[in-house]
Amino acid sequence: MQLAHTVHPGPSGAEPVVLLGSLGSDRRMWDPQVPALARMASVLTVDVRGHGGSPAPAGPYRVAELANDVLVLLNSRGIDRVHLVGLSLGGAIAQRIAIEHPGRVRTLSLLCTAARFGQPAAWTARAEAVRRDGVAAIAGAIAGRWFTPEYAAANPRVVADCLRMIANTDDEGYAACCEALAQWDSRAALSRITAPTLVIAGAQDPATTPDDLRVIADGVARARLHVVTPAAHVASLEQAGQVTALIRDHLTAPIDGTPS
Ligand SMILES: O=C(O)CC1=CCC(=O)O1
Repeated sequence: MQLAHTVHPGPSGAEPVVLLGSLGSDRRMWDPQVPALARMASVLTVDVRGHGGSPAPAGPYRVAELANDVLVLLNSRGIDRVHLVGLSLGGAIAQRIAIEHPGRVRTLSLLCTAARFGQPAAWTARAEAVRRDGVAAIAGAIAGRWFTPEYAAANPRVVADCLRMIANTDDEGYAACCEALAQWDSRAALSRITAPTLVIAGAQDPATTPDDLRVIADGVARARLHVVTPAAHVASLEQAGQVTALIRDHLTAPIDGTPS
């Protein structure tokens, strides 16, 4: 499978930065981060299987397959080692790559994600609802978790763009990724991550809480947790400047596990 992606050229010599987004997003969700990161290295923004312009074969999917899709893309471009950044579902995919292929990850940045995304039954129920009614039917509820109420009230155009992005996600692709999240549990494997790891939580995130991110930071040897506020699930949009600076600094001088 060839994933849809965009290459944002940057200085040669540095390992590329790969950005993987959340359930219901496409690669445009990284627009606020790309200009600053592309000053340091080439940046690949990638549509996860079932999302954006990528193929959406019938599910269920597993995170292992989604991770393999990304490796196939990197191999096809002759890229060996990367700075890997993932938010939410993208963070699960990034964890999987870092666990199974540590040599391919120069640094890891895990945003608003989890080692386990709550109860599997909630995800299979969401998959069933989406196959029955379509993603558009739940887009409002999902976007309601992406931003704090104050940010949403002050930024109606950002919220409207995100609603459209979620609603345009392929129904089967979205449902099959919900099933991947239902199965995801990296808790016993976090100690296999060797990359210097930046962990970012949104203080007001109701989906992947600061406690969820603390589990990751505690389980990975060379990790440090930053809680940004105010921010809900998509902290990379709500606190774009702060999150971009944290990622940029991590690429320049990787965190090495000293608690903040
Ligand atoms: O859609 C949600 O409820 C939040 C979320 C969990 C995993 C993901 O990618 O988004």
